[in-house]
Amino acid sequence: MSSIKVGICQMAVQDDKQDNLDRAEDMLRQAKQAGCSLAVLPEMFNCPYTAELFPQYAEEYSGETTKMLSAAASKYAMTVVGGSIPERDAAGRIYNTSFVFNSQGKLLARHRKAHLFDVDIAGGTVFQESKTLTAGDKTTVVSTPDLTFGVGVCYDIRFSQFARCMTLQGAKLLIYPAAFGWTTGPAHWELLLRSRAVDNQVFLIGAAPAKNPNAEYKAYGHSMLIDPWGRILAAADEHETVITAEMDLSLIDKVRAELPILKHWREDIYTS
Ligand SMILES: O=C(O)CCC(=O)C(=O)O
Repeated sequence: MSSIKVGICQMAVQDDKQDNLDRAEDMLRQAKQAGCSLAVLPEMFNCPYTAELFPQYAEEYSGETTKMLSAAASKYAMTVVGGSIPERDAAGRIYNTSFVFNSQGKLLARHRKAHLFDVDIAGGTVFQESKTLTAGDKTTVVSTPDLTFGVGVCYDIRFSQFARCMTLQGAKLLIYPAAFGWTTGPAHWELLLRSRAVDNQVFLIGAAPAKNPNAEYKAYGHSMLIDPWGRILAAADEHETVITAEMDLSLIDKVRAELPILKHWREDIYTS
């Protein structure tokens, strides 16, 4: 199939976990109703984006959040990229993990955020994910019968080699559940999304939470779907919404034939 309709669920994350799960389920339903065969939730959609709170909301697989995601994927017969949640492993370590389910509700993959967001921006965001989280150590590329796609989480998008690596593994769409804030969001969000799409000549989704004025960490929103030419096919503002658009996958080959940057890649000279 060369055309696929995707939905991005830009939900306003609250403190109440059950409320977040209900809201996510409802937004997946809306994506299905709009005709989508793939839907994406934002980073940390079941808990506030606060490092100290991740342990309190963390779940081992399979837990209440992943059960909801699996049930929704099979009920709506849709691939579901379950944003991310705090995942606890058997040793008690916590990861920022995106769980991906196929349209039968089967777990296809989990991506553990590989680059932790530890930053201290003067007059702006100060965040230390490593206070409570452990980093994942691989890229994640997933195949369904219709599509091969890669998954990164938020800060992972700043690392161009990471996106290139997923592209070289065959990803035609890169999906980043994310939660940029109002320091780097206005400056870098759209720039990074469009750059990664243009560098790799792929479709790209950035799925963000809506801005919740009551939250301590205020998300920037502005979820987007970008095409391989860098055009914005769908975009949200900061409010809660489900945005959808059709991806014509044949565009990837067209752009790569016209502007063959992947063929012109000179790995032989990129050594330091
Ligand atoms: O890279 C950024 O500016 C934001 C990253 C972020 O918010 C995150 O990784 O959760």
